[in-house]
Amino acid sequence: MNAQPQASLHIAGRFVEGEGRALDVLYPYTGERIASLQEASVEQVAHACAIAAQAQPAWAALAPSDRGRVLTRAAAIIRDRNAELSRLETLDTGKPIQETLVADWESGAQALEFFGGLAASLTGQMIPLGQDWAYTRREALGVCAGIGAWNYPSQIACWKAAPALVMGNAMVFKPSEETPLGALKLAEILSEAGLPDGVFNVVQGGGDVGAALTTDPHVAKVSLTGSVPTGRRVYAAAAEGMRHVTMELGGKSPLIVFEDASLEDAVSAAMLANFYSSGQICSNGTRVFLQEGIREMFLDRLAERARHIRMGDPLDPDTQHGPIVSARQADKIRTMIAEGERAGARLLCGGAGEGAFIPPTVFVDATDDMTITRDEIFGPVMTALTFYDEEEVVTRANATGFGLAAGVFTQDLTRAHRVAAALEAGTCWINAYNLTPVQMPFGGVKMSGIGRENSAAAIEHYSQLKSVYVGMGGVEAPY
Ligand SMILES: NC(=O)c1ccc[n+]([C@@H]2O[C@H](COP(=O)([O-])OP(=O)(O)OC[C@H]3O[C@@H](n4cnc5c(N)ncnc54)[C@H](O)[C@@H]3O)[C@@H](O)[C@H]2O)c1
Repeated sequence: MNAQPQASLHIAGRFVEGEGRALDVLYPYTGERIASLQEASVEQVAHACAIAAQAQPAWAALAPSDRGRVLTRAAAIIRDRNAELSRLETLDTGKPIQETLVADWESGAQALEFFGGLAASLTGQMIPLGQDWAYTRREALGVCAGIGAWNYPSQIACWKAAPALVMGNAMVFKPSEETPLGALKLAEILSEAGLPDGVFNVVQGGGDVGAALTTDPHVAKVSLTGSVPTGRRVYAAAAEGMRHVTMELGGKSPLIVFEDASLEDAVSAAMLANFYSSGQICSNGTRVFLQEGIREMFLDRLAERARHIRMGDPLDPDTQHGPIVSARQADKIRTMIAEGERAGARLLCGGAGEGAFIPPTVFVDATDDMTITRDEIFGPVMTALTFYDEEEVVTRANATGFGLAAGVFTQDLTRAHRVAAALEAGTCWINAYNLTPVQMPFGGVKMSGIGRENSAAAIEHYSQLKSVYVGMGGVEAPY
């Protein structure tokens, strides 16, 4: 299988070859090499940032609706090519084609469409002050760096590019070194949609290339999607230059199922919240709290349904559960599963699996202080816990440093909203899980991040306000 791009980087509207280390792209299902890239050298990162800085002012000077039109055109191109793009996403990530066809590029297209549509309404404020008045201008930040994770590479690139570009910023994007292909397609598509050269650029490489990008003097803002440890490093490095940041980091989110919940829906949600994308989703509800009265019924149904999940070739449209993105990540997950067993938790289903595959796995009889309950695993591993009453479960759900997401299943209207209000999380779902429509802000609290992606809220993280005071009379002075 061959997924070789024209070249490894995309700078100033053109594909250019990297001058850094070699970067092999492997298909997670077979381990075969599907593309050979070259990372960007430090000089190429600096060059990409300088190009972006050159291109940005003219882009920012366009009428916002002209910028918006480029984004909506890009969304249409993505939808026209969804089949081809989704196949590439599957090769890059190993995720089943039945997922990538509906969830990845489509979500990216929705972001481009949403922010493109928002363009004409991005205004400042008029502030009456009697005779004088003031107004605010919402202005671009300049050059924004985007750094992505490997689980939703193309969606992440679009979620960052769309609000950045509509505000008149330029962007230099570095995808994860595990999944470098989708971002190059986005650069190509944006160019085709009419984006001026240099406004969106792609560099490749690992943490060192990301670090060079974060501290480049042209960069005014860094938006990272990644793990908490990386977030800490990037946030600290960005602080040196007083750069703006958005941090979309990891989680260990609670999903609470009360006795009165619709059992089948709650089981569906718990499965989606742990097994979709082989569990490689930041907001996954990996701590499933079951109220004592429905625990047994819930676990019986869960085990039964988990057994029928079809694992296999990601390009087979019937496959529901694909391989883990890399051997390194599969090893990490297996280490965590072994740790859970060693600590005395019991496997209801699943386990270590073989090769690139880790089956849907559920631990029961775990305690809140076990590593499998506390730490992010980032694989298809659920920990089912038992609770007795609302106050207890809210306390236990919040007893974590993470705060990305949370879910509650109940038919009791007041309890649903009371619990959602009490949970320490950036996103709470009531009788649903992991739905992230572009209209809704998305992001974490506590260690799970700062800033928000999606919705009009994201615009605030890609712009700054200038206040203009307008004196309409003479100047009064005491001297
Ligand atoms: N909150 C969200 O929206 C969200 C979404 C997806 C994934 N995630 C999180 O991402 C993690 C999995 O992704 P990952 O393994 O790719 O994360 P990671 O933290 O290892 O890497 C993320 C990105 O940061 C880069 N990077 C690493 N060190 C850097 C440095 N010092 N300076 C600049 N860049 C650096 C990497 O090359 C990569 O592109 C999980 O923790 C997951 O929860 C969060």
